[in-house]
Amino acid sequence: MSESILSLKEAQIFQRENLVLSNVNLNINKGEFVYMIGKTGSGKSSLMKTLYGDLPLENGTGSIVGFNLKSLKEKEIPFLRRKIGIVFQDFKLLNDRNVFENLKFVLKATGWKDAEKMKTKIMEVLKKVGMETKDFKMPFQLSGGEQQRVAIARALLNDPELILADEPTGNLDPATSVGVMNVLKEIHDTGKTILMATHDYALILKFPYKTLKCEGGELFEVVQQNSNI
Ligand SMILES: Nc1ncnc2c1ncn2[C@@H]1O[C@H](COP(=O)(O)OP(=O)(O)OP(=O)(O)O)[C@@H](O)[C@H]1O
Repeated sequence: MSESILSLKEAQIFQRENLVLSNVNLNINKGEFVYMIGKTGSGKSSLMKTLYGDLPLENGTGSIVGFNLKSLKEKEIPFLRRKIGIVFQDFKLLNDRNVFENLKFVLKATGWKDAEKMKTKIMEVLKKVGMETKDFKMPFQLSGGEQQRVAIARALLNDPELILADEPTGNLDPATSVGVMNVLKEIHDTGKTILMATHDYALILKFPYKTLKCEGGELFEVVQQNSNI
């Protein structure tokens, strides 16, 4: 039987007092790759934020990587975030330190102590995204695509069960987007579960996976045909 890694039932997604999405029913099983599409302002980021504990789940039920979103306590949020890797549109690398130190910062913040083990892990994840020779570079010395690869490597550091990617190719040109998507595909092919919000329909056609759409305050699955997305 397939194992559910993320489930929302009759969930309502709020931004403060504004209802953004209602009656959200969503199930993602271990090993799936799922896209979430929808116009600007349709609620994709709000749903993502609810999933990683940045917005509270006020109505409905939700579980993600074994955490109950409805009863999630503030102090549990760091532990939830260790089990999910988050990738953002704007990379969010620390500009005052090099690639290696960016990744080491996350390991230290999540309890790693042994310098050799940290180094091994950092080089392992950088290799996965094809950035193992650029560990000494500062973020501003990298292209957008390279920065996003580092951000994906950072998301893999604690071997997450699920990766949430919120428009990971939103700041990249089409060719670079395909490169980053190939990295995500390779990671998915090793068994990782990925939920990716995107505007990029060309990518969806090139890398077809299950697609959900936010529209009119609701979330539903779409059949993959040009006319439907
Ligand atoms: N911090 C906030 N406070 C209040 N309302 C917000 C906030 N952030 C977003 N909203 C509103 O919530 C709704 C959903 O926004 P959200 O960012 O989730 O959409 P989105 O689909 O991710 O859009 P985009 O594709 O532009 O990122 C919009 O009406 C937006 O104006």
